Amino acid sequence: MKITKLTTYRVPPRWMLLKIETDEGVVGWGEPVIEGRARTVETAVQELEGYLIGQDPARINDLWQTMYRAGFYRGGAILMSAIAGIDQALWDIKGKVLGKPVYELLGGLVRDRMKMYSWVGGDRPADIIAQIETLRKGGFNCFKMNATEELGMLDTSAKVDEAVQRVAEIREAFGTSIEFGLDFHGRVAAPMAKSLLRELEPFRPLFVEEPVLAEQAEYYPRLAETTSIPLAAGERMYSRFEFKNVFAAGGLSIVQPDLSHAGGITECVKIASMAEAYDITLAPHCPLGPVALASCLHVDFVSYNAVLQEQSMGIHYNKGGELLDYVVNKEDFKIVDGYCNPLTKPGLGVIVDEERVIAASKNAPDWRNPVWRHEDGSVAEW
Ligand SMILES: O=C(O)C(=O)C[C@@H](O)[C@H](O)CO
Ligand SMILES: [Mg+2]
Repeated sequence: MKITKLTTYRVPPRWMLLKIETDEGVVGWGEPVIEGRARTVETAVQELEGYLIGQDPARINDLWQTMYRAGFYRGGAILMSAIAGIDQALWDIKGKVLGKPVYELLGGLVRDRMKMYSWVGGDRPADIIAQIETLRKGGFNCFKMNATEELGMLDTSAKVDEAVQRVAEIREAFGTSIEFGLDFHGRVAAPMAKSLLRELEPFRPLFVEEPVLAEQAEYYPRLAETTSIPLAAGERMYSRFEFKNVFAAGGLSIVQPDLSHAGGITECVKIASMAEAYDITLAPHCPLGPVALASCLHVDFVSYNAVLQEQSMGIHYNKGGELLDYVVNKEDFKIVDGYCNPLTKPGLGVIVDEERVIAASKNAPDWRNPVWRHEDGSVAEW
């Protein structure tokens, strides 16, 4: 079998789907994208084609290593997202050829169902209580929200109190009948992280995500010494070679690689396994589309340390397109009592509605996150 064609489709709300065709008619789908840089990743996929056309799609490991190493420069958000989507599609092809779901090719199920969580509160966390009430009725009992709005590198006690008050209201309303993670989203700089964590401690959030920006990872062990709140990070780290330094330094309790940013299934299974050796749990980042989510679930179902899975149904980014809009087998993604079952169809287990993808790609928006500014006019971390 040989790879014959790669076709990318940028589609609403902010995703990109990749179709890889072969000379025997078997097709694989991937989701290479960096939110807000879809065209850049699209070009990166096109630049990687030379390593793929005419090659045997079954040789995933060799194709992955070639894409990673052969161009001399390596790593980073763009290249690793391009490799990620290609890798996902190659696993999809392999599973379809062998008639097995990807998790079977990776050693089989380590659990029967996977715990999912839902976002609430949007970019500027507000009316959280009502949203949690609604989602609880849908079976969710685990949530994530942004902890703050814009926050200066050194900000006021009032801003800290605002963040804490929101969390206090959640615990007041729901007690420990629900769990919730707080995403600092890189908005909190090192000078503020310690005091914010201290004030949040009594409310025992399930985790705090990106307590500081990934480029400040040396603070993770220092912050972990000051709090019992599990610290989580990973969505802005792109390969084993970045994660290894963070694992060795300590401080992280939860690692959140993104299956569409960190080299795909081939790389994230290795990251998950490395994390397990450090007693670090896995909770893949996934605010994206169905192929990304399916890829996450296959890694979750073979990773003992997988504890939580993000999914984008109803997320505040999904304007103009929803998680399952391009999926034919929507029922396979049903969440029951807050859990997802394994995707048992061959490959990734996503039957893509190609007609709808092609139609939607005709007027795909160039999604960009908003540019926030502090009161003094300086740019704020969004
Ligand atoms: O889902 C998360 O945890 C996020 O922090 C969302 C962020 O990654 C946006 O997708 C960036 O555009
Ligand atoms: Mg996040």
